[in-house]
Amino acid sequence: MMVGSLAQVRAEIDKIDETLIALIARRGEFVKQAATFKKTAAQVAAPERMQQVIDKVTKLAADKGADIELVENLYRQMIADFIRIEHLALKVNLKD
Ligand SMILES: C=C(O[C@@H]1C=C(C(=O)O)C=C[C@H]1O)C(=O)O
Repeated sequence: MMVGSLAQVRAEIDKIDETLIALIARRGEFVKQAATFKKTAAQVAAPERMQQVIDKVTKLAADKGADIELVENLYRQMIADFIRIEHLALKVNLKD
């Protein structure tokens, strides 16, 4: 989609941001539910699942023409924060 001005570009970016934030919130609700099925810090971090997600989203990025490095960095940061949020959701001190 081509737009005719910087203001229009920014209006489109603002719409996309609204969608992205809504999806991040929705993803977060499921991540918090994941925590209810876990008992240990190792289960919360689940590094093998994290790697599966990274592999999946970097492939999707390649297929869809998104910047692969951007997507990988974004997901690594997002998952690190979701792990923090899962620990908060559990509200208990977990052991390895
Ligand atoms: C949501 C989970 O917990 C953590 C968060 C993940 C995510 O945000 O995709 C993936 C693995 C775990 O690090 C899970 O185990 O599925």
